[in-house]
Amino acid sequence: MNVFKAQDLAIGYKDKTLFSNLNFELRTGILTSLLGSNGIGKSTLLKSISGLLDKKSGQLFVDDKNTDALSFAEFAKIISVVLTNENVNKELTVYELVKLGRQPYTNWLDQLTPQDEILIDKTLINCEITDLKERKLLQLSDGQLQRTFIARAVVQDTPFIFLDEPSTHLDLYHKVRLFKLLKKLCIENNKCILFSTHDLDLALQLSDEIMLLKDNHFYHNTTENLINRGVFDRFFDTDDIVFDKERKQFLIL
Ligand SMILES: Nc1ncnc2c1ncn2[C@@H]1O[C@H](COP(=O)(O)OP(=O)(O)OP(=O)(O)O)[C@@H](O)[C@H]1O
Repeated sequence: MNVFKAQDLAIGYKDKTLFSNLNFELRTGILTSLLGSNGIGKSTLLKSISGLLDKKSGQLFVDDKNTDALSFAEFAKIISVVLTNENVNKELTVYELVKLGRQPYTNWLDQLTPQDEILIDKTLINCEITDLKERKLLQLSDGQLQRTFIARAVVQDTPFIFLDEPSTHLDLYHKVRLFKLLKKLCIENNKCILFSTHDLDLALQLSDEIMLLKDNHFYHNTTENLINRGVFDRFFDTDDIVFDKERKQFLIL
């Protein structure tokens, strides 16, 4: 499974369409950030391509297989999702939550195989939460909780991972560590990761590709191409914030 494809996708709610005619491909090994202002439709897009929200029209494919033809169990082995404000039992321990990622593979007794356990242990190390594994979720900081959800998605062992604002609530140090973890998962584990974020500078510096929703337009290209096309030069509708192409940074005047 290497390519996730949206064909003529329209997203929105009952009586309103937010975006239509979206056509894009996401490939494994590539880190893509999804950018756009508050309320533009990033979460809606992520939920629509994760099967959590009905699309208004269009088709989604994984390689050449239409996702509508996949069973729930098949889908869960291909795409994992982490949304903001997930409703989970905070009495669970870190280990118990991460273990849930193996559910599409375990038997009805929820028994882990030795291979499952090896994968979980490796992921806890990768996400730097091994020391926290016995802690309850209610005892975690926002950043630790965020890494635990990401670990659950990694343990689900899907080629495609979609994350809604994983860097919210994190300080700069932990944002950078999170972005580097996502990048490492793409490179070393050949994952395709699409994540929404408002951390523009970090996204521009660390993502291979950018998806941008702006003023009814949908842009998707390599970060370099979008920068060179000047897409970020008028990102904000104000003269107070300008984009410095060389540094890939927004500056406040
Ligand atoms: N369940 C819903 N029913 C109807 N409209 C909704 C629903 N959820 C969100 N919306 C609207 O859809 C639009 C897009 O919302 P969405 O949450 O996708 O934006 P976003 O880009 O993720 O925003 P933010 O950066 O603030 O999280 C907004 O106008 C929002 O009010």
